[in-house]
Amino acid sequence: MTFDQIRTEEKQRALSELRDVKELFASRGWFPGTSGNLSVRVGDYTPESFQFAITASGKDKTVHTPEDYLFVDQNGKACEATSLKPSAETLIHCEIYRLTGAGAIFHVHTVFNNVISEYFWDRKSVPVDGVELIKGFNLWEEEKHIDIPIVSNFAHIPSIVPEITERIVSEIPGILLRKHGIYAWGANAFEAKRHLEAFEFIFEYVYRLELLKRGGV
Ligand SMILES: CSC[C@@H](O)[C@@H](O)C(=O)COP(=O)(O)O
Ligand SMILES: [Zn+2]
Repeated sequence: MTFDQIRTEEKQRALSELRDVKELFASRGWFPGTSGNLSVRVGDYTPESFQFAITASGKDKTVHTPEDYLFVDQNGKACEATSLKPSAETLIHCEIYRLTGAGAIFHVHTVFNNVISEYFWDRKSVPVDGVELIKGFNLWEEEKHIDIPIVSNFAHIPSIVPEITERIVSEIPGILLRKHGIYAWGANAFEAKRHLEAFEFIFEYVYRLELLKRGGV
């Protein structure tokens, strides 16, 4: 399917979802210093060919402007002539879509996701036991244990991609970049948001529990 064949209403729907979720996350302080990026996929999907709307690079994500988003293809190339640059991390979105067939991907930097990614870096994953919000990932087992993968954070984004390829786990809809942030995804914007919120709850829970165990306040 070419970009022109995708219905205008579907493209508008993706932009409207991005706008809503951007505003909500901004109200939570989840885009400090222009960090973070968001994308929603449109049209038909095969791992070899897909398109998505993504935030333009370097924008202040706490405000709305007419130049906040553009559409790119599976290689991260713009689908239409534009002066906008896609997110510097577009290739990470491309790889997650290619591997998972997700419908939306949200990336935020928070203090909790950064601290936790460094704290558990030696084991390359965050262990979580039986927290109710694990059910937010559609995992309903009693006292379920999960390990949330952590990958290296390189300034050269293409170097991060092979680690994502290697470490993505089918039952865990997210991956941490060391001292950088979380990528969370879902079948659509609603599910990606639920997953991101569950991750952020879990990171704060793990952080506070570790602190208490160590006699902190
Ligand atoms: C300015 S700090 C954040 C960036 O380095 C990057 O990690 C990020 O999340 C936002 O980059 P962007 O190119 O705006 O999508
Ligand atoms: Zn980032």
